[in-house]
Amino acid sequence: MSVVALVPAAGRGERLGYGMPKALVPVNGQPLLARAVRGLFASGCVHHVVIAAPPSDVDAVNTVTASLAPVGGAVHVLPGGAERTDSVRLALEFALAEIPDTRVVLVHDAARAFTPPEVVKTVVDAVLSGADAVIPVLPVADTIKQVDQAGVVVATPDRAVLRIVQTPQGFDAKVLASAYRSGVTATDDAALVELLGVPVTTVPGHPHAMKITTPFDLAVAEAVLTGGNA
Ligand SMILES: Nc1ccn([C@@H]2O[C@H](COP(=O)(O)OP(=O)(O)OP(=O)(O)O)[C@@H](O)[C@H]2O)c(=O)n1
Ligand SMILES: C[C@](O)(CO)[C@H](O)COP(=O)(O)O
Repeated sequence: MSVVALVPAAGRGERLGYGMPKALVPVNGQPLLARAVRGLFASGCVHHVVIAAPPSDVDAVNTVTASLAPVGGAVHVLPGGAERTDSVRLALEFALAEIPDTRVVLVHDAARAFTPPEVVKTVVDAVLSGADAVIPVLPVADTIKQVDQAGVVVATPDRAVLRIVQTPQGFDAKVLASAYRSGVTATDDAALVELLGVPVTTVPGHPHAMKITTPFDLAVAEAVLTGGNA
């Protein structure tokens, strides 16, 4: 039985504006992608990591990740797609074809490079305990407004029933495979499972699992690392 983590890392990182794919941007000397992969393996419950790399940077991604797998584990690198959903689909197809005993599939953004290993383990344990789909979430601290195309407020949803969604998202492999057969694109993988009518369970996320999107996010991550002397 294998737990396989798919890592979409093929984004261009335009909002970060670093002039290179975000996955390869170094923080304290270590690329974000390498930090994300180390975190997955540090959970002690991930066997394979399948990385969807920027198509022009497959060799560079191989170089920074080749040595990260523990004994008994493996890292696989393939070219990603045009959208995040395409990258995940390509990685999922690889896993299902090449790792026949895949039982649990995680999908984890390279951009969430500082996710604590404990969050990874919580998600995997929940799937192994019988949940078909599990996502880490945080409560919403701000009031959220729904607006129309002109920017005029049309509603104020009750934030008590809203959650911020993180990764890794964990799935029974057969359920995620069914969800991806729909061919639909979504901003997270659980949304595709929701379309099947399959319940999606939530577990506690962590502030450190924030997605590095902008220069501000990178500055926050660097400050947190410096505080922890990492
Ligand atoms: N075609 C794509 C687009 C995104 N991703 C990955 O999906 C995750 C979440 O995407 P995001 O943080 O939005 O990254 P970018 O697409 O790189 O950001 P931007 O929109 O600023 O270019 C990232 O790990 C990113 O590398 C991917 O694998 N393939
Ligand atoms: C999957 C995700 O990280 C959950 O919050 C997020 O939806 C990715 O969004 P992006 O726009 O592709 O960065």
